[in-house]
Amino acid sequence: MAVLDIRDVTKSFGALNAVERFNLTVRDGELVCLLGPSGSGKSTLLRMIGGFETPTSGSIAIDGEDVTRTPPERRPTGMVFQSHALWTHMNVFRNLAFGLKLRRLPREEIRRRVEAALDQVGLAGYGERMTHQLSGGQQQRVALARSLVLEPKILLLDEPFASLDQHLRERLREEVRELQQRLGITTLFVTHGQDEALALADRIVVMRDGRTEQIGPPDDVYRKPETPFVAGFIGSMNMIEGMVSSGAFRHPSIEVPMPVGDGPALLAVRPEALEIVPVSGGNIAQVHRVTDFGAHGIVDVDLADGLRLKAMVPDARAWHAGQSVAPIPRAFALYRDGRAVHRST
Ligand SMILES: Nc1ncnc2c1ncn2[C@@H]1O[C@H](COP(=O)(O)OP(=O)(O)OP(=O)(O)O)[C@@H](O)[C@H]1O
Repeated sequence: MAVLDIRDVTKSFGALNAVERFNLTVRDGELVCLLGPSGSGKSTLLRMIGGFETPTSGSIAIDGEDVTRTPPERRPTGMVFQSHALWTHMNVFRNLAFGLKLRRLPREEIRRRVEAALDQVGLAGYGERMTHQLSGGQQQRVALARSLVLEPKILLLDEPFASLDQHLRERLREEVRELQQRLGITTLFVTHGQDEALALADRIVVMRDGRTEQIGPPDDVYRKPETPFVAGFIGSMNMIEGMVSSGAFRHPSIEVPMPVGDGPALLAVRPEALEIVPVSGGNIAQVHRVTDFGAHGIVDVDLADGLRLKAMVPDARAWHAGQSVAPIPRAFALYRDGRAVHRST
């Protein structure tokens, strides 16, 4: 059953629709990432789910109950913001106990729940610390524990690790995933990092200009992007403009058999699916640069019309700048009028 049901939600700020006719249902225990560039409406959507913004139109239901106009403190949601906003004049224990005191829980139960929440985020024994005595990562763990202690039905995380360095961010991301699965808590996670979304999510919602571009499991979004926007936004992608005619996609340097009707089209090929072969002479394409990553290499290839492509190669040492090559797409998708019309198998 759907824990969260968002129907046809629009949020306007003056003439701007920050979120437009948005629909999403989330299953119990699912982790959904909202992924999109800056300004695509991710935070606005999350804030509406948490009750910090009210939709201009549409409805939001949690566990079958309409909460569209319910204030945040009366929703079964817990939100962790990018800047954690811990109370600096309180120690860690009091930061966590605050919300429970408002609910007038007995003192012993508060102690038990706070200690359990600190344990969950790996901070057992830190209750007496003041928040300024904690590292950035520990502060974000406290912010997470402060939400978890209220036992929300849905956890809402708005780029919670954006201010941390990459190493710590990856560690906390793994911890959140592990904790989320152990507790079975339904979670929405806002990020503009595609790696983060691919690593964390059961499903990814790719957003653009307040609208959904694609919803699906990470594997689908990566391997079967439905629009050129998703193809270009997730992972590295070569985009080649050309024409389909007489059963082939044609570009001055590339030709691929294509079972679609004639007309302009966009060919999308991942670097790992673009093979290059050395050719003697001719002016098909030339190696511009070779980057050796050890386990693999990336070869930048300039086509005759100036377009630069990236090809992944098993051994960078086999290639050098200035070499003449022919690029051969081994797996690809073809887009026309903004939609995928053919995909290689
Ligand atoms: N309170 C507000 N008043 C006016 N415009 C707003 C308000 N909040 C957000 N917007 C606008 O709505 C659009 C969506 O903003 P939102 O913060 O939801 O995007 P986002 O995808 O979360 O971006 P980011 O990744 O930068 O946080 C932006 O154009 C933003 O300027």
